[in-house]
Amino acid sequence: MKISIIGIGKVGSTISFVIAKDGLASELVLYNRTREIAHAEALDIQQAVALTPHRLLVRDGDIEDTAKSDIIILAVSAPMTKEMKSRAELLLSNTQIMLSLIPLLVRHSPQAIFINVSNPVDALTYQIWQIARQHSKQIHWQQVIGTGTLIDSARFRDLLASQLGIHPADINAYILGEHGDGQFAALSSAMCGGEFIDANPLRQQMVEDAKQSAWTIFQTKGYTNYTVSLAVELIVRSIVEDLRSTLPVSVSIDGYCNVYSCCLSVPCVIGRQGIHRRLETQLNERETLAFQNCAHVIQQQIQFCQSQIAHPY
Ligand SMILES: NC(=O)c1ccc[n+]([C@@H]2O[C@H](COP(=O)([O-])OP(=O)(O)OC[C@H]3O[C@@H](n4cnc5c(N)ncnc54)[C@H](O)[C@@H]3O)[C@@H](O)[C@H]2O)c1
Repeated sequence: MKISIIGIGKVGSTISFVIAKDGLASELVLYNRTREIAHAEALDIQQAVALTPHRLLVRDGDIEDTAKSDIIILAVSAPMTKEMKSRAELLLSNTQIMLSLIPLLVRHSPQAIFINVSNPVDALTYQIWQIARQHSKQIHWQQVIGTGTLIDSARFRDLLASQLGIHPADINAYILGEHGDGQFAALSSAMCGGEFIDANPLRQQMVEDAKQSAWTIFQTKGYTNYTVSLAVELIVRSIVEDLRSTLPVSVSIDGYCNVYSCCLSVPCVIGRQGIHRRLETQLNERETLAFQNCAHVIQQQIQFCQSQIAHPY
């Protein structure tokens, strides 16, 4: 299993370490604009692997060195400063970066599954999918996955778990829609051990607290890296081991809740081919409206971006 990680900053380096520590690849290629950084991280991680039971090659490389990757993880980004009020402020610059990288990456690895971490995840995952399909007839929407609300769902389940006194893994509750302000909990279908979890005001507040926690971490540390890295690890493991785990991730939406032409998070079955199925969660009227509002926001971001960039895909 060859995995390439594009963008070796705070997030890309942590993802690289987690994948190497868990032995999920036989070869890990680290690509960064500043090659010395990728080289130093690769060396540090390769030496750490000596303390694990795994055998893998970790190296820095150029785009050509990513050729025939099975999985490509995108954590490449313009810098996000503490003054920024929204992830959407990265959209124009990160679309420009993807326009320069995706055609080359797709040409070298048309079979790869692309996992996008970079923000704003939903609009950017859609752009990546559009750029990729322009450059390869072989690529399918099932190969382009954004981490989406997997990380938000983990934060929400963590809060629910401490209130219910039940392990987060046993709680079946999803945050869906946008990895941003419009995200919502699909509480009408949330369950634990066959019991419904009521949508009382305390739980609605937990959705807000989970959303806010990302900003609290960001405002203090200047970045978030651990939860997102383990979220990526879950997706990668499900692909590598063909687990068919059901995870809420951002994918191309084609008709669910009457939404088209954008990427948003819905629960998806993930295996060796990427997305095997998008599951159609039964939403109530309020949740359906929230999902449609998320779509509206993302579509506006995409349209704005396409109007600003001279040569979109
Ligand atoms: N999806 C999520 O839940 C989630 C969580 C945390 C962070 N993020 C996003 O992940 C991205 C990375 O975050 P970070 O904290 O690691 O940022 P960072 O600034 O530390 O890292 C970005 C890296 O990309 C590199 N880079 C920039 N342009 C490049 C190019 N053209 N070619 C190659 N490399 C290039 C930079 O040199 C840098 O090393 C950001 O967009 C951030 O908002 C997403």
